[in-house]
Amino acid sequence: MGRRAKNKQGAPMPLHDPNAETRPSTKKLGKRKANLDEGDAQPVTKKIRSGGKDKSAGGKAKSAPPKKAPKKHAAGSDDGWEDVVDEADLKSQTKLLFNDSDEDEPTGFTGDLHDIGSDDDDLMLGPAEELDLGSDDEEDEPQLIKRHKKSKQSVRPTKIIPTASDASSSDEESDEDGRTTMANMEARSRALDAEALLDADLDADEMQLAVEAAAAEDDDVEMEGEIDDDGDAFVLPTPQEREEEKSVGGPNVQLVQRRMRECARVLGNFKRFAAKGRSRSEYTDQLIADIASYYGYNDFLAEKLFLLFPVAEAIEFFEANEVPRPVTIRTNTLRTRRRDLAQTLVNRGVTLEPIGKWTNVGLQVFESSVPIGATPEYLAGHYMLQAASSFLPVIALAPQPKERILDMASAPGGKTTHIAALLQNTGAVFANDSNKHRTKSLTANVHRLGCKNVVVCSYDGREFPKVMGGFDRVLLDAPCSGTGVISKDSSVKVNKSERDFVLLSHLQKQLILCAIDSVSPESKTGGYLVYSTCSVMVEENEAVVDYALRKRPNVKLVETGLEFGREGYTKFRGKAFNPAVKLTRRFYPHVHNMDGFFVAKFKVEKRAKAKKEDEEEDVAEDVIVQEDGEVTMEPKVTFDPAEDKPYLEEATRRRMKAKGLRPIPRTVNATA
Ligand SMILES: C[S@@+](CC[C@H](N)C(=O)[O-])C[C@H]1O[C@@H](n2cnc3c(N)ncnc32)[C@H](O)[C@@H]1O
Repeated sequence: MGRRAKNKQGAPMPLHDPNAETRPSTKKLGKRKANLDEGDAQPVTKKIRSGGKDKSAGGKAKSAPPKKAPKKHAAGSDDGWEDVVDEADLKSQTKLLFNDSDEDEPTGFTGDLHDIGSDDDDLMLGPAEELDLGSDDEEDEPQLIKRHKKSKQSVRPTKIIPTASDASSSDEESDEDGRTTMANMEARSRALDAEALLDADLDADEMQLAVEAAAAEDDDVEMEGEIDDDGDAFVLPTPQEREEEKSVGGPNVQLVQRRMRECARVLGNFKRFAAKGRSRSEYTDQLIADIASYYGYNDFLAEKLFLLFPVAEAIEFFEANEVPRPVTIRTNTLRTRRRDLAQTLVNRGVTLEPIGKWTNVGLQVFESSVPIGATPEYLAGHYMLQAASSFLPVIALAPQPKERILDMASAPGGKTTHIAALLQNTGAVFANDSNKHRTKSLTANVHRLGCKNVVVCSYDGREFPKVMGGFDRVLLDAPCSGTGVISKDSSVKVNKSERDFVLLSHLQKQLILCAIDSVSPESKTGGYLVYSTCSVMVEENEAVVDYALRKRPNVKLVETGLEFGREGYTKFRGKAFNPAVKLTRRFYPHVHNMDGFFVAKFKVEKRAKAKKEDEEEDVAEDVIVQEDGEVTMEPKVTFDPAEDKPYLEEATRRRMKAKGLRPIPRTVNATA
């Protein structure tokens, strides 16, 4: 499969840039030179790149910050940090940590930061029942073992953009030569951010700009498009030429890049730029084919993903999948506080900062001179290596102390342990996963993080609520295609077919009904279900939610409570969903610098109440649960006693007459 020639994504955006959702890129494109730093022309199907730009891959790598004690920070600052502990406290805490940790633990994670985030689960193979649908973005077993799978993303750019939501002043200059402390860390991160942005003259931007410039119909826009080195204008190949091209092993990289830019430009303003006699679909087909070969997708998935977005944005999405997401950790509040954890890790040579204002437990790791998956704090369960997107469903679930919670598909337990922490080890979390093997890492994480309120079990989620029901809240972090986490698992690019999506959607629909039925509508504090996936596909997200709304009239969608994220689709390629689906939230790598993710939150109400509401709204249908558990809508059978009274009287009279009795006199207006 084709690989990109170099790491060309623009500067990674902040983890959630609140403005990003509403802004498509606003930059303008000039004509772009063919990319010449990729060596000689070569077929796209060859591996080309490994290192990325010098600067990003290594040129700017800073040495680990000196391990001096950091300055004490102002108490209660509102910069995203809590108070910083005294050095003395820190020492005693570190000592404690060593005491806590099991000295017999196998030593050392030997990989780099990026290795930690990789996920070696098999996703979609075979029918739904047989699948190991372990797509997730959390750590499995404690991260002591170097992961084997190395994709091209294994070269982590040193610059991971800090959170714009936390950025405040631009006048704090970073002091490259001095030590990194809690006080200057943010300023340094911002400086890196600014540098990264300056460096961002990359392909995705350029293609984006091509489209925008075209759409703007600006007079300055070059009408004729790109002229190649031989002075030839771009000509869209005919289907026959494409076939010929394929037969000789595909086009060279420069040609593909140029064609992608040109097709994007034309599709940005078709009327103006299309060649006479060529259709929009010809340009679209060519662009999709080139995306597939350039980024290494199968044609089916390339098209499916392409169709999710406007042209320029689609390219940004594909580009974002080529770059790893920031390494993030979640503080385990059962064991420590974020400021204490941060302080300790800083002293070990880790550069980090709070992820953003939307979470008070997350930290983004920029650099580390120690393996972040094998620090004493890690082993002592002070944090979980967890993708930022994985915080979202638990924030939406908002578990309350003392509640009973079901995590229906929970291994390896990133979200389970987060829920347990929010419950402050009260109540109970039933952490289920159908894959027994995966429950081992779940159990290991539960122990490491000191969760005492978790019960691990292994059922097919579809057996709930028969196994157990009446939960205050249920999380269904469903098995999915993993199309939101391609940067972590590039095998998704080639191993998904139409059948996979049909089966997955089917399984997700079955699971969501069982999840709904496991929620107690009578819960005093809850009565909620959160459905999430790390997929960007509509059939795994909005279509599943829409199905649940149709099949269970006693549920309604409510706000997720998440501060950002794009609204779910209410219409998609000819399909219309319940308008309330707008309340669901989508997250994207190219917009939020997070894994692609989807979150929906439902309130479950009593069935009787739901029926009553239906009647009030004059809904002429009833919910019928069939023997096989299928729920259908059927016309209501109504009975009006006043209307039937004369008929009943007449029947009584006839019966009395037949028995030789004197019938009761007819009442006025009685029907004869
Ligand atoms: C996205 S992962 C869950 C990640 C987990 N929530 C976390 O945060 O660590 C999906 C999980 O669903 C499990 N699974 C697949 N089919 C299932 C089923 N029918 N019932 C229950 N779990 C299932 C897989 O084994 C996998 O662990």
